[in-house]
Amino acid sequence: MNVLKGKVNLSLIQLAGSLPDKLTNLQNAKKLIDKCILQYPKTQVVVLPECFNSPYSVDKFREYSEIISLDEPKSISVHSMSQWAREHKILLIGGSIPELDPVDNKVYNTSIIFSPQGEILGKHRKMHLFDVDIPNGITFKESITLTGGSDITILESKLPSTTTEFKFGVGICYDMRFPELAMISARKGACCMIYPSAFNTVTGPMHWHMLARARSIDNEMYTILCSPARSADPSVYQAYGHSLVCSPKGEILVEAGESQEILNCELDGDVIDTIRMSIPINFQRRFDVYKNVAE
Ligand SMILES: O=C(O)CCC(=O)C(=O)O
Repeated sequence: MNVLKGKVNLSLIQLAGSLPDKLTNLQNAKKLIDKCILQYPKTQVVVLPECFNSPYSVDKFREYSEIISLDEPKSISVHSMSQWAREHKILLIGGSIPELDPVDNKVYNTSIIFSPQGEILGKHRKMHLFDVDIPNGITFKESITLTGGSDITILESKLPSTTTEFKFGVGICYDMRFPELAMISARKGACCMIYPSAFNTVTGPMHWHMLARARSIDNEMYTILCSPARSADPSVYQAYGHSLVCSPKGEILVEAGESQEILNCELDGDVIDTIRMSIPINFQRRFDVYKNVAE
């Protein structure tokens, strides 16, 4: 089964940690996207990090939230991303922003995906909220102000200026710890999982690379993690950085350091085919034995 017929040229933008001024965050993102396209003009897909328009702080999410609609003039991040995608004719995985749902009045941590025409192709609401308490490490409770989404997000789009179909799954940060999302996406034909993320300096060194490699090896697919850069201000959330792309064999193909940085990488359908033919775990699964893992 060939899930990707051809190649995808993808760039990740490890943006500087978000500042309190939303407009400054948006201007920085735009500046880096422009730079990315100058540096890597073959880029077809651009990925941004989690919560790139707002400080990563539970007491700020509602204040920075936007209604996800191009009909809502106040949603400046949504309009900006749509314009960036259109201007550069890229498929834009818009990191994530806090989303206000005007119907239930709840706030979600949501990634919006834009077509090269600037239309909203789909969105993923972070399903698994980052609620942890690690002694002498980090305590964080997103669920104080956020609500988890309930949909698995698998999208498909033609790559800009080609006839190549690109099918991909989207999760956000803590979602990557739950292997089911990647497995379901792979079984439905996605060639990669894309996780806009913002790990921290405690769990980043512990698990970031291993989780990327595990999701890739489990499913013989690409795994893409895009983080904000580490902040120079020690009083704010310290993102881990180290954005990366992991191959279907579990090799880290490109990796950022801790500063603001642009990465570029090619995803190749033949690499997926080759590993899946040589180690055919997909066909060797024993769903006759473990039909329902939730039992
Ligand atoms: O899973 C982790 O260790 C970090 C997750 C996280 O930072 C997040 O979901 O925002």
